[in-house]
This record gives sequence, structure tokens and C-alpha cells, in this order.
Amino acid sequence: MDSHDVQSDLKHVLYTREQIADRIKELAAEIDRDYAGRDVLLVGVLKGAVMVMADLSRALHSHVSMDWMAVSSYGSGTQSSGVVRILKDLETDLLGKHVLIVEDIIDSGLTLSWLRTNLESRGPASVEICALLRKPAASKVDIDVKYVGYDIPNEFVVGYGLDFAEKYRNLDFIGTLAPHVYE
Ligand SMILES: O=P(O)(O)OC[C@H]1O[C@H](OP(=O)(O)OP(=O)(O)O)[C@H](O)[C@@H]1O
Ligand code: HPA
Ligand SMILES: [Mg+2]
Repeated sequence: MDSHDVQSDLKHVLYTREQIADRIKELAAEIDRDYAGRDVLLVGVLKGAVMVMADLSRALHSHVSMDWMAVSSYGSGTQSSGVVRILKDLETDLLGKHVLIVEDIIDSGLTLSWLRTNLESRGPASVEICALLRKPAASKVDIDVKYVGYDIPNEFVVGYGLDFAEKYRNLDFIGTLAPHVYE
């Protein structure tokens, strides 16, 4: 195949679309149980969390609203800069709301640690986190994450919303990137 063949950029598949769908249904069942009788505001973190948000929200039976925030700490590299910038803020007033932050991945944890503190300062009734992936070995800060899909090894992953230099977000599975792509 030519140099645009996506498969040749990947080392291996970590989770298939079926595995992701099953895990998201399990997380949704937990969330429905925990938030029974309460309205939830899902806050999706653009752009990585788009796929998780779309599938998780449709697997939930609770009443939910959705809003979006865009923050950036990575630019086009594979290492977090640690400097978080708000690129787009929420449109919703968080006062008295039960907020559930929806993320694709916790890597260093710097993005979510900063975001949680930021949202907690806006007077919500509660703030919890749901992240599909977490890399325990890469953690630079302790964060209390209530819902985690999978703990994964410390390798750069792409697909299902996750990018490398804005590519691969549209893959319907999660895979690890072959080193030749970023070295
Ligand atoms: O735990 P951390 O080390 O902070 O990394 C995790 C964050 O980095 C990625 O987003 P990025 O800033 O690349 O933006 P994107 O979602 O638009 O890809 C990812 O979607 C998380 O938001
Ligand atoms: O492993 C990753 N892949 C894609 N985006 C990311 N942002 C933080 N970690 C990652
Ligand atoms: Mg990214």
C-alpha cells in the first residue's frame, strides 16, 4: 500500500470497537446507578473526548445536558507541555449542577487536574471524572477519577478521538502508534 495506509502507521490494536462499546455500556450503567434521580451535566473535553461523549451519552438513561470545553496542553507533540490553555469555555452556568467531565485519556493528568480545579471553583454541586483510558505509569499528579475504562501501558495511543498531530481521531478502534511515525 502507499504511504497513506493508516494500518502501516500502527503497531497493534489495543481495543477493538466492540470492546470499547461494551466497556462504555458498563461505565454508563455505573453512572446511571450513581446519579439516579439527579440531572447530570456532561462536560466533554474537545477534541479528544468527542467519540467517548457521543457513545457514553447515548448509553446513559439518566437525564443529561452536554456542554463542551476546549483546552490544550499538547500542541502537535507527544509530550504534555503542562501549560493548559482554555481555547473554548463552557456556555453553562455550573452553579448547583452535578458535573461529570468526560475525557478520552488521562496521561500525565495535568489537563484534568487543572480542569477539575477550574470547574470546582464555579460552584457546582459535584464534579466527577469519567475517562476511557488512563496511563498510571505516566501520572505526574494524583487525581481522583471515579470512572475509568481501561488502565493502559505508557505508550502513545491513537484512534477513537485520540490524535497524533490531528490524525487518526476517526479510527473506530484504539491502537498504538508505530515509532517510525513520530521518531
Ligand atoms: O493527562 P494529560 O497529560 O494532560 O493528557 C491528556 C489530555 O491530552 C489530550 O488532549 P490534547 O491537549 O492533545 O487536545 P485534543 O483533545 O484536542 O487532542 C487528551 O485528549 C487529554 O485531554
Ligand atoms: O497517548 C496519547 N495519544 C493521543 N493523545 C494523547 N494525549 C495524551 N496522551 C495521549
Ligand atoms: Mg491530542
